[in-house]
Amino acid sequence: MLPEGVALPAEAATLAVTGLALDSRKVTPGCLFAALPGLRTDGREFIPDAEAAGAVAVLAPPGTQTNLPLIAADDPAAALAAIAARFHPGRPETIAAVTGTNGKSSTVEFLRQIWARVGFEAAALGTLGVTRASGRSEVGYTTPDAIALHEALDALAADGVTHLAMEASSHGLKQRRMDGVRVDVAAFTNLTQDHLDYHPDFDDYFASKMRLFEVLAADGAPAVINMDSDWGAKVADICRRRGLEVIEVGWRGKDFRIAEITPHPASQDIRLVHRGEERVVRLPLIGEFQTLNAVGAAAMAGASGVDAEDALGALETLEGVAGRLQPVGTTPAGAPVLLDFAHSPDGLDKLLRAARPHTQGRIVLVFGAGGDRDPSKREKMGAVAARLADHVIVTDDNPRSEDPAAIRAAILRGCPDAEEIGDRETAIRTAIGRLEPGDTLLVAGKGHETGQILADRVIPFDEPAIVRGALEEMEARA
Ligand SMILES: CC(=O)N[C@H]1[C@@H](OP(=O)(O)OP(=O)(O)OC[C@H]2O[C@@H](n3ccc(=O)[nH]c3=O)[C@H](O)[C@@H]2O)O[C@H](CO)[C@@H](O)[C@@H]1O[C@H](C)C(=O)N[C@@H](C)C(=O)N[C@H](CCC(=O)O)C(=O)O
Ligand SMILES: Nc1ncnc2c1ncn2[C@@H]1O[C@H](COP(=O)(O)OP(=O)(O)OP(=O)(O)O)[C@@H](O)[C@H]1O
Ligand SMILES: N[C@H](CCC[C@H](N)C(=O)O)C(=O)O
Ligand SMILES: [Mg+2]
Repeated sequence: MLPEGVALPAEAATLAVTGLALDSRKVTPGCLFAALPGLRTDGREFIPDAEAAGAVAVLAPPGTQTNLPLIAADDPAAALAAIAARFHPGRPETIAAVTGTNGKSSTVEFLRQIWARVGFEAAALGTLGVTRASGRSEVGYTTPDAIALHEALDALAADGVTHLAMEASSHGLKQRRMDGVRVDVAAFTNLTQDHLDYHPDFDDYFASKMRLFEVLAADGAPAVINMDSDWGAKVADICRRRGLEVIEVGWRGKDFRIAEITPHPASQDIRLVHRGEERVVRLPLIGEFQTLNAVGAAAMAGASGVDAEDALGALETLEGVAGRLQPVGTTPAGAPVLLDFAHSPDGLDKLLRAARPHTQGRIVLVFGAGGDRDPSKREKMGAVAARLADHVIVTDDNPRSEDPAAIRAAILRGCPDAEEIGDRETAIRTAIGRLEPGDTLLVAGKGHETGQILADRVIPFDEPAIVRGALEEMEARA
């Protein structure tokens, strides 16, 4: 069904649309061109280009001037999502979606692994691309645009995938990229500062995230809520008002309650209470935040029809997610180096707290902050680093169009005692060289990323290889 506020042109019944495009540069003959008002420009300016490239119709707000048949929509982005869902109708039977500032990629990947373990054809879609048991392919965004998303859903269904776990980013939710997707299981991880470059204020950020529960979740769908988040109770209220089935997880979650966590060098024992029964699960990963994500994923699997005991049992075989507390190696003296994707104040806070129980000596932290991203998070990230790490090196992380030194200066306002080494490889090598027995080195911000974005160039940057290289050189010298 098309959303309300869409007027079809008289020619609608005879229009032969052979493709969809929301960028005029991607129009091919026979396409419907969606001309969306954007942040920087207005897609309607490109209607003549789309026409010249062979577009046969335009989707745009009412009153748009064009020679082509006009599908006039009050909310053209939502209409595009509905059209894309019709044009590429296939989709995995069960789609679970996770929103929250941090933990989405981890949770969807854990859910994929749990589903695969119980024998489902499962996939995850998000920041890491499309992940299946057979491997990974890029999609470019955490939540792809509606056209790319429905193409991907259709292809996955055609390939036999029945269960998909996907990330719902706030950009994606606000821009209606997922409005053509019926969500069978929804989940909320947490809400802390990020993306205030895009969202005008925190309320807008929160409201965008809530669209997953208020608009996209199927009627009566289960909603797994991390009650340890300051926003958990409010999100649970919103879900209940919408008639969703709330499933509470976390230390404060009554359905999957974490009662105790005992950290070991490379694992954690989680004492869990589910339906009044207590059990201990050994998670082969470190870090409290990984426990929360894993328990959330198990609750989502339970909500999708997997026996909850089987889902919890599957946690014992989980493999870590690329670039999330990923161990890369140790110095000859045994100090470990881990890569992580923390790129917000709360992400860094959770990362540093995760490493502490596993560190006898000092925690050394190398990190930066992205250019063209929420500038107000930089100093706060610096302050978290100063508070919770023992030695900090501030470096570059995708400066994009900004002056890298200015980004570092903003971070350094929060951690004035930190060292500053702009070149990321030099920073990592310097930090490794400084490690003493008992120390842990955390390199944060890039996680799974494979490039350093400087202005509009992407310079290949293989962080695991750089770390391994530096460790091998140390080994050779030892
Ligand atoms: C901030 C943001 O989300 N921007 C998205 C937005 O861009 P915009 O509004 O600036 O678009 P615009 O440049 O003003 O152009 C308006 C319209 O004209 C069209 N156009 C433009 C030029 C042209 O020659 N022809 C043409 O048709 C564009 O395709 C667009 O539809 O709409 C575009 C498509 O319509 C998106 O590609 C673009 O994503 C940009 C590139 C981006 O970097 N997005 C990131 C921040 C993002 O979405 N990240 C999230 C979250 C990540 C996280 O949680 O950490 C994600 O889901 O990945
Ligand atoms: N539950 C959590 N609570 C707080 N921080 C977390 C949590 N899970 C992960 N993190 C931190 O956030 C980082 C990113 O995790 P992950 O990639 O799973 O989040 P994401 O929500 O997908 O991020 P993005 O918005 O960039 O897609 C991790 O490397 C870790 O430092
Ligand atoms: N997907 C997120 C995380 C990027 C992490 C960091 N490497 C950066 O470039 O800021 C973003 O685009 O904001
Ligand atoms: Mg992600």
